[in-house]
Amino acid sequence: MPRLAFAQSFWDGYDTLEKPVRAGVRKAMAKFQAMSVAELNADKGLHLESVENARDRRMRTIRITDFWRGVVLAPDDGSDTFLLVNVLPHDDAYTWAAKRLYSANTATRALEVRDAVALDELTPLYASAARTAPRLLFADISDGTLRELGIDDQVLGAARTLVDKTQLEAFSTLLPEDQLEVLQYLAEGFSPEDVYRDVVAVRRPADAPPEPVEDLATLIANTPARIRTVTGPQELEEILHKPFAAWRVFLHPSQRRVAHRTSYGGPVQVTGGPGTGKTVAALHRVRHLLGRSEDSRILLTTYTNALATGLREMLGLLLDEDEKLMARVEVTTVDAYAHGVVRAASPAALKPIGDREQRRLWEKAVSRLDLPFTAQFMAQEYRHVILGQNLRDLDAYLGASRRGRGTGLGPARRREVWSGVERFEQFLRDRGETTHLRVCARAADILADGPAPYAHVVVDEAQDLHPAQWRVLRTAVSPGPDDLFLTGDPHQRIYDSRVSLGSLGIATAGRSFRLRVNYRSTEEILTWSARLLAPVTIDALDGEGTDSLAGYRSLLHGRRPQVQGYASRQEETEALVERVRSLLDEGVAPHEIGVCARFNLSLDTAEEKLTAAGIPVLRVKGRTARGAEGVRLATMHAMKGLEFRAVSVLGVGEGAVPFAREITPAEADPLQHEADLLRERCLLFVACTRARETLSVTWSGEPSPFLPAVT
Ligand SMILES: Nc1ncnc2c1ncn2[C@@H]1O[C@H](COP(=O)(O)OP(=O)(O)OP(=O)(O)O)[C@@H](O)[C@H]1O
Repeated sequence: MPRLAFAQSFWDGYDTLEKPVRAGVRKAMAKFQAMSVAELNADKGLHLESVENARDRRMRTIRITDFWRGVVLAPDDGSDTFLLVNVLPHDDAYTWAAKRLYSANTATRALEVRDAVALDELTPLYASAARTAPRLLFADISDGTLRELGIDDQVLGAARTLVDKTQLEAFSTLLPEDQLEVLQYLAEGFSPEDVYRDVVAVRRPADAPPEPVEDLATLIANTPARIRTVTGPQELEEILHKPFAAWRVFLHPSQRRVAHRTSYGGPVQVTGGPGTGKTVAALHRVRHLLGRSEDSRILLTTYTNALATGLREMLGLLLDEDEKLMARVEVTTVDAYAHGVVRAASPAALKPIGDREQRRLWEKAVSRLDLPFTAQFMAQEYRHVILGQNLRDLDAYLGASRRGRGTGLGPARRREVWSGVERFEQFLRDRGETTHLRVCARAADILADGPAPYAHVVVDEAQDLHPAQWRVLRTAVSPGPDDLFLTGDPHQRIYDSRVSLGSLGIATAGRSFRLRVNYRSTEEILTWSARLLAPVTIDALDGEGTDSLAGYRSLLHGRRPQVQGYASRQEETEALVERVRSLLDEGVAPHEIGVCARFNLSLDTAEEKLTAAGIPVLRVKGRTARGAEGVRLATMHAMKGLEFRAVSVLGVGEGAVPFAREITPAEADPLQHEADLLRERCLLFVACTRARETLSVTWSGEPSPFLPAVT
C-alpha cells in the first residue's frame, strides 16, 4: 500500500473548506490507504491524472467533488509516499499545480516548493532594474557561500537582482521556504555562519549523507516542519475530523530544536518577540519531558490564572486529553503554587493582600514613624531590595547592594527604612495578612527543607517574575539536567521585576535560544509595533546584558495599522463603534475582536457605546468564559498572552500612556523614573502585538509621547 502525507499548504486552507468538500477529501484519502498504486491509477472516481505543462512532472490532480480537485505529488522514483499539497476549485487547481516545482534543498535536505513560473517571469524584470542600482542586497555574499547555504540556480538568479528587503518580501511567496529564510536572515545582516547554524543546521538531518538523497519519501521524512505523514486509517480519520491546529504538528525548526532536544545539562532559556511561538515551544517541551519517563512530575507555570487556564486547555489538546499524562503536570501560576505549598505546611495560612492595600499600610507606617520617605519609595525599596535579595534582618540590609535604585542611603537612613519595614510587617501580622511575595519567600523556605517535588519546571511568561518567585521555582526542582525550561520576552516586561537569574542559581549560559519568526501578526503590525521600542534598550531575560528584536519578522502580510487622533473622547468612541461594526460586517466574529485601554474607566465608556449599538461585549477580567460570544474588552495588563484577529487600542494619549500617576518623579529617583517609563512603553507594545490582522491605535487630545512620529 502507498503511504500518505499532508503538506502544510493543504492544512492552511482545510478548515475553511465546506463540509461536502472536506468529506470528499476524506473519501479520496481513504482510497490512498486502501488501494495499491496500480489500483489508484485505475480508479475512475479518484481520477488521478497528470497536469499538462506542469513544471513538476510528479504533479497530479485527484477528484474531490464535481468542482474541487486535490493536488498531489506522486512519487516517480520507486518510493511510495503520496503528498497532498492543496485542495482548490477545478481551474485554480490546474493553474496552481502547473506553476509549482518541488525540489530538494541541497543544504537542509528538505522538500521545498516554489512558483517556478512567476520566478522565471519576474527575475528578468528585476534584473534590468538592478543593473543601474547603486547597491544590491546580497552584493557582499559570494555565490559559493549562497550555494553552501542551499541556494540553487533559479533562486540565485533571483537573489542577485534584489536591491533591498522590500523586494525580497515581494518574492517571498514565490521562493522555496528554506531558501527564503536563508535570504531573509542574510538580509537582516546575520553572518553566513550564523545563518548556517540557525537555519540550515536545525533542519538538516543529523545523519544526512554527503550526497543528497532525492527520493520523495526521504525528502518528506526530512521535512517535519511542513509535512505530516499519516501512519494508519485511524490517524487519518482523527486528523481530518478534528479542527486542525497547526501548532500541534508543524513546529518551526527553531521551535523543534529547543523543544525536542533529548536533554539539556541545566536551565534553558528561550526568548523571542511576541507571537514567535514560545508558549507553543514550552508545551511541546512538556510533552517531550513526559515521554522521557513513566512517572516524572512537571510544574508548568505562567503569569496569571487566566493564562494558566488557557495553557491547560492547550496542553490537553497536545496530549490528546490523555488523563494519565495530564495528571503528571501541574499547570498554575507561581503565586498559586506557593500558596499551596504554604497552606499544606500550615493550614491557618495568612491572607495575601493586593498592591492598593499594601500602599495604605505603607502610608500608615510612614506617618506613624514620621519617616522621611514616601509610601511609594518604601514599597519600591521593600520590593526591589529587601524582598528582591531576601534580606531578613537589619544587618543584612545595612550590608546590601542597592544597585538599580537611584538614591543613595547611608546607614542612618537605612535604619529608618528598616524601622518602617518592621512596622509594615507588624501591621500585616496584626491583621492576619501577608503579601504574595512574602508567601513566595515562605514557600521557598519550606521547599528548601524537603525533597524537590518536581523532576522538571517549565516557565512561560518568565520575563515578569520577581526574584522571590524565582526562588520558589528554583527550590521546586533539584539543580541538574533538564531542571528548568524558561520561555519569555523581555520586551514584554510590564511588572518592573529585576532579576539576575545567575545569582538565583539559574544559569542559562550556553543554553539560550531565540525564536524569530512571528506566527501571529502581520509584518505591517510587527514593524509598526517594534518602532514603539526603538528608542529604548531592553535588559536581557536573565539580567545579563541586553536583548534585541534583530531578525524578528512575520511571514504574513496585511493592512497597515490605523493610527488616529480624535478631537474628543466621544468622537474616538464613536469611531470605535463604527470600526467594530465594519469588522463584524466583514465576517470577523465578536470574540475575535479585542478592545483595550490603559484604564478600566475608558473601557466602561466603550462598553456602554458598543452595547447601545447592539454589539455583544464581554469584559476580560481574570477568568473569562472562553466560549462566550462578545467583543473582548480588556485593560492593557489583561491583554498579556492573548491574541485577536483585530485589536483596537484606545486612549493612547498623553497622561494616560504613560499613566502619569504610575511614574516616579525623576527628582525622587531617576532610575526608577526610567524604569517606570519603560514599563509603560512595554505595556503599549504588548497591547499592540496582540493583533493578528488588524490593529488600530487611537487617542483624543494630545497623542502619547511613545507613538512613533508619523512619517
Ligand atoms: N509552529 C507553529 N505553527 C503554526 N502556528 C504557530 C506555531 N507556533 C505558534 N503558532 C501560533 O502563533 C501564535 C503565537 O504563538 P505563542 O502564543 O506560542 O507565541 P508567544 O511567543 O508565546 O507569544 P507572546 O509572547 O506574544 O505571548 C499562536 O496563535 C500559535 O498557535
